[in-house]
Amino acid sequence: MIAFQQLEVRYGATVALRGVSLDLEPGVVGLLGPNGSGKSTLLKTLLGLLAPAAGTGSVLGVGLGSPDSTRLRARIGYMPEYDALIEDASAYEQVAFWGELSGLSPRQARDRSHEVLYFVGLDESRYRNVSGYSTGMRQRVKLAQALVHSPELVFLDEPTNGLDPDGRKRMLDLVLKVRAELDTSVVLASHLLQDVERVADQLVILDRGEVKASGSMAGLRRMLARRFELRFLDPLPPGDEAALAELGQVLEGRNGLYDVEFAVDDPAAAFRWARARGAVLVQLTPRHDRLDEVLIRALRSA
Ligand SMILES: Nc1ncnc2c1ncn2[C@@H]1O[C@H](COP(=O)(O)OP(=O)(O)OP(=O)(O)O)[C@@H](O)[C@H]1O
Repeated sequence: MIAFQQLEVRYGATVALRGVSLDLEPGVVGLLGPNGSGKSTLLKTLLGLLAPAAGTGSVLGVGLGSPDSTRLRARIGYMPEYDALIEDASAYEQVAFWGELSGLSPRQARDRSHEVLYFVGLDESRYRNVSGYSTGMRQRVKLAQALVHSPELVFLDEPTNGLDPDGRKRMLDLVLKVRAELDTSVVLASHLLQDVERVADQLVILDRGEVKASGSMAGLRRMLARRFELRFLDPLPPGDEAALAELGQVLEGRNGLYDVEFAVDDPAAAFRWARARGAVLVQLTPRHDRLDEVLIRALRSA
């Protein structure tokens, strides 16, 4: 769906993306990173709004920077981080207006405006001026704008910004609905792990303009499922401690207590390993590790 290699994007002397490469499948991609890590820059580059200083890539089969890339915008929806809503116009009017800007006929744009505002749950208030809308409603108008022209792919930049827990849940449910009911792929940029964790099936971690980790959420969860705490009856001699690496990566531990990410699928291998070395493994406990710990490790080791 999206692939690029060695993408570099600059704002004058500031390098915002430093040779990033990715290959993303259709689905919901979570683009996670702290403020300033380059998430918005990446989305704008993929939309063709920013020209990369170096690198190549394609979005929906269209090469970045190719003459077709302006036509590509008709196939992509974009929900920017900050809104540019017209205060004294209704949601219905501005979503229809956006539809026309995205290439729909006036008639189509009006029909689609009704449909997408219903989809985002704003059908009852669609004729009210947005000046009276709550932050959550404004975010949903932005989402409706991004969806009005039935794109194959939408980029959502921090869609839960400024929302309370209920509003966040509602927005994330909508993201899932976009994928499930509209069959539209989503790239969701966020600095909040909980948001990304709830909706994404692929994860990309950006930090200071570099990709620190990427992969499927299922793969990450498998990694989590392989983490165990091993308690031996006696402290292991240094040779055996080093040999624990045969089971997987020893994340921390000493004095007979170790935190290991198994390289093998079968945790019972730890008992066989201990028996072969004459050690007594008294406890093997799954570590219900949190995703954020794994991510922090990924960032540290990258
Ligand atoms: N228009 C600009 N001119 C100069 N530097 C910019 C501009 N936009 C972004 N930057 C810089 O590029 C880097 C990446 O910014 P970007 O906005 O892409 O990050 P982000 O991860 O989306 O963070 P945020 O969520 O805070 O927008 C930052 O160092 C930022 O200061």
